Amino acid sequence: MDTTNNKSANSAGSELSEQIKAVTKDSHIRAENTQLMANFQKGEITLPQYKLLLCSLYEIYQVLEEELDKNSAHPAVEPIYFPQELARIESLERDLEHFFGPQWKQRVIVPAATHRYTERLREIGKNSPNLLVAHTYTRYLGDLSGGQVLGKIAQKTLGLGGTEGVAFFTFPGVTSPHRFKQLYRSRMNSIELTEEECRKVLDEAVRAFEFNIGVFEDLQKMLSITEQAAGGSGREKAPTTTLLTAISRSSVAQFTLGACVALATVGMGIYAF
Ligand code: HEM
Repeated sequence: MDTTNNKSANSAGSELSEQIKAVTKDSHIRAENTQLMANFQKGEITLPQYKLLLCSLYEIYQVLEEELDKNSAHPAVEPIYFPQELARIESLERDLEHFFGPQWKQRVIVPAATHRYTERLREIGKNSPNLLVAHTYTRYLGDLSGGQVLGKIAQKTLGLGGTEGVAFFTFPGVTSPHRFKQLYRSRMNSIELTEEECRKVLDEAVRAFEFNIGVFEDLQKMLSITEQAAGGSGREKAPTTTLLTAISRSSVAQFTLGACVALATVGMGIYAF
């Protein structure tokens, strides 16, 4: 009997939550070890770095959560749709307003990798909502895991009080991250997928990690460039902020401009070297 088209909540023998963790294990190690994340863990993240990271997270969650809302009744989304508990967009808006003031929207700048990530989210939201779970898993379960540690490090390193500037890491609707993750995994496991669909979700999860790694690497490049241009270590807030602000406009134009400035400067840097 051909079972390839049979939908099952347990298609390949082991459950989706176990398979997804196994296939992304190496990618997780790579993500943790990107320079940006490694610095973060060591308490070496600077305020300009942290603000830039929040900008990219804002763009990513804006699209992710829009696509989840649009597809909330889809059978592969409905079981893992937890806007009350998980939605990050309002907390990111609060954090950005805290750092950039009321005009924060004009200050959001992101590298090309963030733009590629959100394009993929839009595409799967439109054409393959089955794959959204790969992205929600990667981001939200990460935020409820290592993200909890990173929030505390950010508070300490940047001297932030209460939830000011770290609302992103705070989940008021989740009493116990550990128990919530268990619930989330069981909901993931209840999604009915054919073997083929399950395989695509697993591939997409690896891709989701790759997108995140790409964002961290691009942010690091942008920061290195601005630090070099400022002629300092990156801990001097003013010149770095000035240059980033200079390439800050709104939306698509700013992505392109930001990417061009970054690439042109990388090119010049390599040439000079
Ligand atoms: C500084 C960087 C990071 C640290 C220290 C870290 C640490 C951890 C730890 C300790 C866990 C296990 C928690 C548990 O078993 O309950 C975990 C799980 C997880 N992390 Fe990370 N992480 C980091 C970065 C990332 C990044 C960048 C992503 C993705 C964008 C990510 C996604 C995940 C996911 C999806 C899980 C859940 C795994 C599962 O239980 O299936 N992590 N992380």
